[in-house]
Amino acid sequence: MHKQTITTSTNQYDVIVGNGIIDKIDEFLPKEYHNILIITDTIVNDLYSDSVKKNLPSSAHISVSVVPAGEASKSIDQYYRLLTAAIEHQLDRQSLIIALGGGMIGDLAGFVAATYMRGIHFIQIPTTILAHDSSVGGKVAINHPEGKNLIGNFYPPVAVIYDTDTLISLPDKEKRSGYAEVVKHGFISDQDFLHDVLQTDITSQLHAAKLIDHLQKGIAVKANVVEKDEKESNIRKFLNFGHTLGHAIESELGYGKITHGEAVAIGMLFAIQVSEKTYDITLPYHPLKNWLEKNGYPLNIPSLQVERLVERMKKDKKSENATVQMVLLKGIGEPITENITDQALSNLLENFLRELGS
Ligand SMILES: O=C(O)C(=O)C[C@@H](O)[C@H](O)[C@H](O)COP(=O)(O)O
Repeated sequence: MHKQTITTSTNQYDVIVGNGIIDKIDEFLPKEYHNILIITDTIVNDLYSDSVKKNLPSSAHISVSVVPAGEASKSIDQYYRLLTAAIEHQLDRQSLIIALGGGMIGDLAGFVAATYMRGIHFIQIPTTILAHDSSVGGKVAINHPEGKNLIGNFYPPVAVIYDTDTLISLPDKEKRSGYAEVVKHGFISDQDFLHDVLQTDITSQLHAAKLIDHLQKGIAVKANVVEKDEKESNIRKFLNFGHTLGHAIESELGYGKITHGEAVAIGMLFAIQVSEKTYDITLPYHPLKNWLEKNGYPLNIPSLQVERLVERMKKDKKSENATVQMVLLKGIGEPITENITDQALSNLLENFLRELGS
């Protein structure tokens, strides 16, 4: 078991990573809770809700609310439904919400916890690789049809309990989604880490020890950034590498049509190509593209239109005065933010999508 404590200017919580630790949840709860609402999705509910319930204190009143699996559930309708469930189950300010699932559940349940009675405790029990990113750092949100995570807050959990036994049997699509964020953490931090990830076959031959090593390194990269800039005034924007285009693709296609990580993967390729052109440098564009292709990431999305994507990128949270801001790289481990005019962006994107065959 590995414990990393996240300390920001306003709070502190532990991220506990280990195998079989769902069976020890009660050891990691920061206090006694009498009323607990587990929020999960249809797939994870069948797999893990009973184990989680069994390992919570028997004195607590425990209820479970289930939303349909998939990004489309990060919606105002499901958010409202869950608030109604919290009221019906009589949660009060001493109650606990447990987010049991992947990034969608963590963001949605976290936003419910952040806003119910102006904020009650929540813990994250991630069950996907993607959630090594989303469960740490306190970003909680729901989507608007016009843009990803446009409605949200910074609201950290009181603990993250990450049972790695839940990960190795994930479907390949989920592995791809999560590993895009692992690759991202490599690109913004460290050549050796990146190199190792790009050597890893994540579908047929992903070994537990390798996965856990990558997750711990990714969490450490994220923790280091979040501890210095929790509210994203400056360096936290670097964690958005690949997301400016990635989020635009997700909202343009309709949430859940491709996974978050698959969209971010395309966004990272674009950011690397823009970086190479902007700074006249060479970065591992082709090694990344080869790795993505080898692991089955969809790179050719026929319906994407440049002007529509540019309009969506302008709604990104990093934009100022409707000018798109992208995270670029001056080298591996050297992220930087850059404002890009609409015209330049259109030209770059046109060329990029043509090359990808979209
Ligand atoms: O934690 C962050 O900061 C990130 O940007 C990490 C992203 O990988 C993550 O997908 C995040 O939820 C996106 O946040 P957003 O603020 O760009 O919506």
